[in-house]
Amino acid sequence: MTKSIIITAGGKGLRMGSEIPKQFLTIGEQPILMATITQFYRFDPSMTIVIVLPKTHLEYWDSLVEKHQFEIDHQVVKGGETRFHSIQNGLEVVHSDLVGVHDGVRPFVSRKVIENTFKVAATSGAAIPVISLKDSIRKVSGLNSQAVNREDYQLVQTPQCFKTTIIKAAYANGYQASFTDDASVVEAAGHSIQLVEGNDENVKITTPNDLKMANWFLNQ
Ligand SMILES: Nc1ccn([C@@H]2O[C@H](COP(=O)(O)OP(=O)(O)OP(=O)(O)O)[C@@H](O)[C@H]2O)c(=O)n1
Ligand SMILES: C[C@](O)(CO)[C@H](O)COP(=O)(O)O
Repeated sequence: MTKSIIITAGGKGLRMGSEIPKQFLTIGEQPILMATITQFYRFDPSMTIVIVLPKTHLEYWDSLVEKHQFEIDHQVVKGGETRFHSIQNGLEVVHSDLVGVHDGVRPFVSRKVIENTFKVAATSGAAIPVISLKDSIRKVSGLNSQAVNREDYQLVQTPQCFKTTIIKAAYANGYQASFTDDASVVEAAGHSIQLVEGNDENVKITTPNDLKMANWFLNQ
């Protein structure tokens, strides 16, 4: 089955608070987004790679590609108002049997997680990586809180992988503010989601502290 990956990097990175959106900040020697693209290319060089960028930073990306002599082939699509709208734009150029959606700021996804998530999606239609919680959690209501069973919950990562017909039909149903990821869009369209084991290192670089940890991790 043919595969594509949409690497979504159309956000502003407000929680990072940096001058340029976080996907363009450097870890190790290259921008985070290039490190992420490289993980998918290494997994399967024949996979179609689509990246979604902020409309305001298309030329900036071109300059980074030139500066870093980045040679991995990829198609660029303009981002939208929310993550949902960015992915909707990305899906328009996808024609493969399977498609994954991955956050551009998750450069530490493992090869095994990419492989397993696509494999399960090929049979079930929809698969996402998750990890168990290691901390205790509490449900908060107003000033009160109550301990809840952490075994009832899992943390959700990307790549979230689907048969292309399924995710395209789900995104065509339109935006709901409750959508936080692609699985919630596909689930709202009536499909069940299969869970596969994620990898602990596959963090979404969101805050300055995440960036420090990512650089520390790279130096190990
Ligand atoms: N309109 C948007 C918003 C987000 N994203 C992407 O979705 C991923 C996960 O989103 P998040 O970490 O929340 O990124 P930002 O929206 O950029 O961050 P913030 O919420 O702090 O502004 C990121 O790779 C981000 O670039 C996107 O493609 N288009
Ligand atoms: C898709 C995601 O990374 C799964 O954990 C997450 O839902 C993105 O959330 P954000 O608020 O757009 O960062």
